[in-house]
Amino acid sequence: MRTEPTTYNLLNSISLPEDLRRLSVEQLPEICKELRQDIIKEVSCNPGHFAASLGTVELTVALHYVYNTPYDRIVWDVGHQAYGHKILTGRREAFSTNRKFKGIRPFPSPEESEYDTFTCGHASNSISAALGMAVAAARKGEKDRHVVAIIGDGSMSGGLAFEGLNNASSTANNLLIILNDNDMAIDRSVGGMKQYLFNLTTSNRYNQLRFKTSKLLFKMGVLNEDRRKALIRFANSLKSMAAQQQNIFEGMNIRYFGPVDGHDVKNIARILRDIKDMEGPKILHLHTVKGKGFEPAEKEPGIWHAPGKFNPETGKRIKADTSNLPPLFQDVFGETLIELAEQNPRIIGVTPAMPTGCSMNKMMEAMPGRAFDVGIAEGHAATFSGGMAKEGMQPFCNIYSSFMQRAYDNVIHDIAILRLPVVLCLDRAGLVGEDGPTHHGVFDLAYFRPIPNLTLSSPMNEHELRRLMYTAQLPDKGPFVIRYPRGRGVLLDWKCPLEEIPVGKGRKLKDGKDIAVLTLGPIGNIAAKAIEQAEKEKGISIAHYDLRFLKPLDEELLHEVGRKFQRIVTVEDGIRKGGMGSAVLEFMADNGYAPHIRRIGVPDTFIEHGTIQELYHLCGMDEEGICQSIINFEL
Ligand SMILES: Cc1ncc(C[n+]2csc(CCOP(=O)(O)OP(=O)(O)O)c2C)c(N)n1
Ligand SMILES: CC(=O)[C@@H](O)[C@H](O)COP(=O)(O)O
Ligand SMILES: [Mg+2]
Repeated sequence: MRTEPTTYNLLNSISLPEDLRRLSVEQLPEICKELRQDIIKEVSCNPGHFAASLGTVELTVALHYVYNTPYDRIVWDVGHQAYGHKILTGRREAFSTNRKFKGIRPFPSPEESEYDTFTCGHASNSISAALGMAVAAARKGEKDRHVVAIIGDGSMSGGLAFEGLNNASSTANNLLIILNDNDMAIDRSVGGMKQYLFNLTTSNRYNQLRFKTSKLLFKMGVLNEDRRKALIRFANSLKSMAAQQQNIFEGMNIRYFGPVDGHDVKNIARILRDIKDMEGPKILHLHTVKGKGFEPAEKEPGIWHAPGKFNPETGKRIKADTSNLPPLFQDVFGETLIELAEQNPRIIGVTPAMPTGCSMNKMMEAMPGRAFDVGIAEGHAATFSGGMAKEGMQPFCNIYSSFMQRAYDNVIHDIAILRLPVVLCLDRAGLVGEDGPTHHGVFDLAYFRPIPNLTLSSPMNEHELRRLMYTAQLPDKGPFVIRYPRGRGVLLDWKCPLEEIPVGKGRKLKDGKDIAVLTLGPIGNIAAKAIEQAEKEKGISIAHYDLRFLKPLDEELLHEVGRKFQRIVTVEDGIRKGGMGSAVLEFMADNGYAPHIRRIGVPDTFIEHGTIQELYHLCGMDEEGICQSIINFEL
């Protein structure tokens, strides 16, 4: 693979956008080249999101060149494409700490930089947030303040983006929306909007062809100046009628520009200058290539969305040997779903834009037509599943825990009330690591626990996951939530017979006399080691129960614990407030037991980013922390 030499003649002279603005337009391509090289070099050894930022290099440079940032507001959608923005806004030095514990944050964050204007991480919020800012600026009389939202084609498939567009079209504002269209989400973009954007490109080619033809006729003398003007007037009137009919944005009163080559930095800068002060809402449609400038990433943008470490010279990814490790929970889900679907023809798979992330791609490949990627549309994924369940299907809808927050009402209104048998698999439940507070799946236990009709479960290992999935699709189980974390399980031999688990039944893993430890989910494996350690260190005897279900609770098990123990420790990979520990507290109080209860879990604060190990340590949820809590639990 050919790579560019890494010299930073211009980039070294830029610490803030005002330095960039002192360059000539002619120098912009060079700065883009250096910026791109810098991103490649840094991300190769300090992994993170990669291909998306390569695709926005020219746009980023043009934006900071033309706009008076940070006074002008740039709102990134998701923020995984904003590494160039970080480097140009005073964080080049710190960029080597990107995503690391105590280092700079994974996504733009106003708490980190005044150039970061809003919370980033979850898709499709940029238009709404930017519109809010534009309206606020107008209310405050800040006529010279510009607001720009940058949203990808994948994020544009989200319902929230449509809500923002709808409001932007009917509210007085000068917002500029930049649509960064690379025909990719993490996997391929899906849906009608993708097709529509493609059609816009085709119609643009047609327009250009028409323009070129008229120029040619003119040259050939077929058209004189008067005829040409009349033809243009006629074509324009047709164009504006057609634009209104054909262009959804124009039809909504949002002026549409494009599509434009998103890698021609000088042209983007020129267009931005031209449209900057135009009144009313505008959309600029850019075509970009995800992974631009790094051949392997251009070829396989899905894999290079977040590729891990790689060699920047050869383009080879540096992968650890995982052959002797337990499987990823997501893969156990993916494989088991196919097994179940082979036996149960009613099973349908649904994922909102995370087929590779949650391994639904396995079923999509093995059973085309029986598993759907519905786009970045968590609310729709839930309601769509509800609709199918209502008609006798058995959907398995897999949504990352933190993204499920988007679908809260859909689960209540469109699944739980009718007790529809949708299996909601929450991948990435618990602390997820380097993606930080927006992505930690720590609220699900607390937010789903109050909802009637839901069964809430979490497997301690791969066998339990398989059995819970089997159980959930048996008749009359109603809506059934199964949460499991990012990463690997604990069993090398993860295949096991698919057997029913009685709903609401936990397990006593170990008897004990002095303290009872109650766990939910895979964190129970860490607790088991901590128990062993604490018994050794303190010479006490500790019982361990795996609750398996948070709802319904295993009342028999809890009565036993209430009767036998004065000291109870609960351990969960989720927010302490309202979660499993809270449920145990309530149960004990409601049933006349008065044990002392120590709850281990995520405290009442947003947990930063870092490795999962670092964050577990921070929250006292690692082996050492759990062991200390047990040892220091005096009456
Ligand atoms: C609500 C939500 N759902 C899913 C995701 C996971 N996610 C992150 S980036 C991404 C793809 C975004 O595609 P696009 O906006 O086109 O950006 P690109 O990566 O192509 O630049 C997805 C699905 C998310 N961040 N937020
Ligand atoms: C930006 C974003 O939301 C995703 O790319 C997310 O980082 C994926 O997380 P996983 O790596 O856990 O699939
Ligand atoms: Mg995209």
